[in-house]
Amino acid sequence: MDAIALTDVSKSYGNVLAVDGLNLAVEAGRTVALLGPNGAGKSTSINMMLGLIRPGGGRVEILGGSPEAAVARGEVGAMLQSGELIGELTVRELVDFVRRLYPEPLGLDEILRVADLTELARRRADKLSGGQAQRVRFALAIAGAPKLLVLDEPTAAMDVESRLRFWKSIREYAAEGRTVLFATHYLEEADENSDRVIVITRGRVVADGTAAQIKAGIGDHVVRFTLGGQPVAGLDGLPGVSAAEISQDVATLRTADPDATVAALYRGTSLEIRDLRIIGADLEDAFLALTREP
Ligand SMILES: Nc1ncnc2c1ncn2[C@@H]1O[C@H](COP(=O)(O)OP(=O)(O)OP(=O)(O)O)[C@@H](O)[C@H]1O
Repeated sequence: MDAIALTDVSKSYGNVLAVDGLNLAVEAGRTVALLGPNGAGKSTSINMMLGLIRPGGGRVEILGGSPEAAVARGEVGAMLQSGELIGELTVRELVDFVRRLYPEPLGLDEILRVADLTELARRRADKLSGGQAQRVRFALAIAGAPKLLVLDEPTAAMDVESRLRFWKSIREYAAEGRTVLFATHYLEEADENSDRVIVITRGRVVADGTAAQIKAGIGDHVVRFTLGGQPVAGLDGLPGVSAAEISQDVATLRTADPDATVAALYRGTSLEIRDLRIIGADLEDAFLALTREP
């Protein structure tokens, strides 16, 4: 059984089509990154998975039934982009209060340990830094031992060290065979912390696979050089080239065969080429290529 199954799901807000025929299935036990630029439809998709909003069309199934039923059984935990904590309580009191709402919660000490909060347990929730408060939100999300954990940009506003510690917590939770889906803008986070990356843009899936597959699928190299103000056309017709862009006098060619592209550039054109570099495509290149406006 898939933990998450979206079939032809769409959602509009007025005349904004936020999610446009989304199909995705996530096997139980996977950690999946939902990667996309601002406004791609990540939060809308997540909110539909949690039953917080209803799709305009299509079908959302979570752990074999409706999102509402899975949430009601306590099988889904979520950390959304915002969420007030009850400031008068200590971290320990707050986490304990929430875990008692679930039928089969994790132990209090275990939650505090996994969320890296043991040392902050006696601190009042309104006396925490932004990163510490995020860890409390994470603790609340895992309190009920959910089979599916959904995180919407969980490390937004965290510094690098907090982020690394936080991902350690998430990986520890996922290692128990649970399913984790997280939304992020950070390519590195997606690459390092998931076994599958789903890239969405304008409400549609544009790539789906391991980070390595996505990098490979996009043409494996970039040839970049300076033009020095020369008029130029037809670079996208060179051998191997799948896309050509000129910006501020720098040409960037995406190519599956950099040797053939460079040979044709020197032999087949009269361009004066300066500062030529061949760069292996990275996930950033792949992401930009996939999410570029048409
Ligand atoms: N409540 C709403 N009312 C109207 N439009 C909305 C609403 N929520 C989202 N949108 C629009 O729907 C589209 C998708 O937004 P969504 O928040 O799902 O994207 P996102 O990928 O999560 O973006 P971000 O990374 O910026 O959080 C955007 O064009 C957004 O402006």
